[in-house]
Amino acid sequence: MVQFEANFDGLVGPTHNYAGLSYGNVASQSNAQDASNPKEAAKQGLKKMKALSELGLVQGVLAPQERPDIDTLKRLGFTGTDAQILDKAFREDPVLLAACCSASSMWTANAATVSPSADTQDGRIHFTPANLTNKFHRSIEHEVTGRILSQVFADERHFKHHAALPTNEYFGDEGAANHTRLCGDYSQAGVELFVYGRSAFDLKAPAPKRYPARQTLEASRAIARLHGLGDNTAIFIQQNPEVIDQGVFHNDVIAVGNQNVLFYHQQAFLHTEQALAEIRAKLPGTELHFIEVPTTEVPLQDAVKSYLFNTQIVTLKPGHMAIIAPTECRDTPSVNAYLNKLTGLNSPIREVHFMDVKQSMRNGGGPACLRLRVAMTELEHAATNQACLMNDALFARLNQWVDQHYRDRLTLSDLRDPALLQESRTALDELTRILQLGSVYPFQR
Ligand SMILES: NCCC[C@H](NC(=O)CCC(=O)O)C(=O)O
Repeated sequence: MVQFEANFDGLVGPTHNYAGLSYGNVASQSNAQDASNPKEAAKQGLKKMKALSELGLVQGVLAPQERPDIDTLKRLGFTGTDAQILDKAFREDPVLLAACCSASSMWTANAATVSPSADTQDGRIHFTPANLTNKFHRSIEHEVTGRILSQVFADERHFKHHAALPTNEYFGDEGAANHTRLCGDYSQAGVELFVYGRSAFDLKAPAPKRYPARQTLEASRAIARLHGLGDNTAIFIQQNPEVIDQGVFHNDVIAVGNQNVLFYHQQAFLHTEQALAEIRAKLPGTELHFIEVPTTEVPLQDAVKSYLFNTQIVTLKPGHMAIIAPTECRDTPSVNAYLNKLTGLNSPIREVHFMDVKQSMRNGGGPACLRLRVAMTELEHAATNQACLMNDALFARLNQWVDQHYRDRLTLSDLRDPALLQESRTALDELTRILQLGSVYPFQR
C-alpha cells in the first residue's frame, strides 16, 4: 500500500509572546521582553503550511492550546473572577503569568512521539503526547494535546493514543524533536532513532553541565515499549552533552532525517560511529546516505543561530528530496555556502526552499519545530479528520480567522488584559468548529 509522510503544523495561538522562559534555548533567552506580533506569526505559519501543500505534500493543522490558562492559575491558588486572577498573577508573579500565556504549543515537534503503523506490533499508528516536564510553561500542554490528537486521529482501528509519561524529570520527554525515523520506502518497516540527553537512573553516564538535558533515556525507552517497537526497530543514541551546553536543547537543532537520509552535524552525537553502525545493521538492504556536516565548514554556533538542522527534508518524488530551511540559513554565510554545495553532492537532497518563520525563530523554533510528522497509508489518511487538512479553502478561512481575532502587537504587560482572554476564547471556540474538534478546551467543558 502507498505510504507517505504528512506534516501537522501547529497553528500559532493569539497570545504568542517573548517571555524568555526556556533556559538553555538561546533564542528564547535573548529575545525575552521584546514585543511580539501574533498575527504575523500565525500568518507565517499558515504560509509555510500552504507552501508545503503546494509542493504536493499532505499538510495538516493542529490547534493551539487555550491561553491564558486560567485553570492552571486557579490550581496554583489564584482566586476571583478571570480578570482578578489575571491581575493578581501579573502583580505577584509576572513570569508565572507569562508561562500560563505561552503559545509554545505551536512547536508540534514537541507535541508527541509518533510511530507509524509499518513499525508497530499491532499495525496501528501510535501517539504519545510529550510530558515536557523540563519547562513549566510546556508541561501544561500534554493533556489538551492528547485531546486534540484524539480528535484529529479518532479511528481506533488505525490510531492508538497513549497518555503522557509520568510527569517528573526521570521521564522527561520532549516528543518527536528527539525522534527520527529512517526507512527505505515509507511503507517498509523502518528504524526509529531516539536521541536522549541524559540517563536519569545512571548518574555516572555523561550529562551536560550547564544547560538541562530535556530528554531522558528512560523516557525514550518507555515510548518505544508503549509503541510496540521491537529491538530491531528502536535505536537509542546519546546526544553529545557538550552541544547541549552550547544551546542545542533538542536533537532537532543538530540533526534531521528523512527516509534513507540522515543529515547531522559532526558534533551531534556522543558515539557517532557506533550509532551509524547500528542503523546500518538494523536497516539491511537500504542504501543509506549519512550526510555529516563538519565543524570546519559550519561551526556549531552558526548551526544553532541559523537552524540549519531544524530544516524539513521532504520527499517530492522517489529519490528526490527538498530541504525546507528558515531564511536565517540564507543569511548566515557559512550555512548558505554549505547549502549551495549540498544540492550538488551525490545525495537525494536536490532543492532548497527558504521560509520566513522569524516570529517563531525568535523563540527558538524553526520549520522542523513547527511540524509533527505522521507517516501514513492512504487508508489512515482517509480515516484522519479531513477538516484539519490544508487546502486552498482552509488556508483562506484560517487567514480570515487570524485577521479577525489576532493582535499585531503584544507585550508581556498585555497578558493581564482580560480582553485578550476573551478574544482568545472567542477565536478558539470558532476554531474548534472550523477544524471540527468538538470541545477540547477547558473553557468549553
Ligand atoms: N522545538 C522548539 C521549541 C521552542 C520552545 N521555545 C519556547 O518555549 C520559548 C517560549 C518563551 O520563551 O516565551 C522550547 O524551548 O520548548
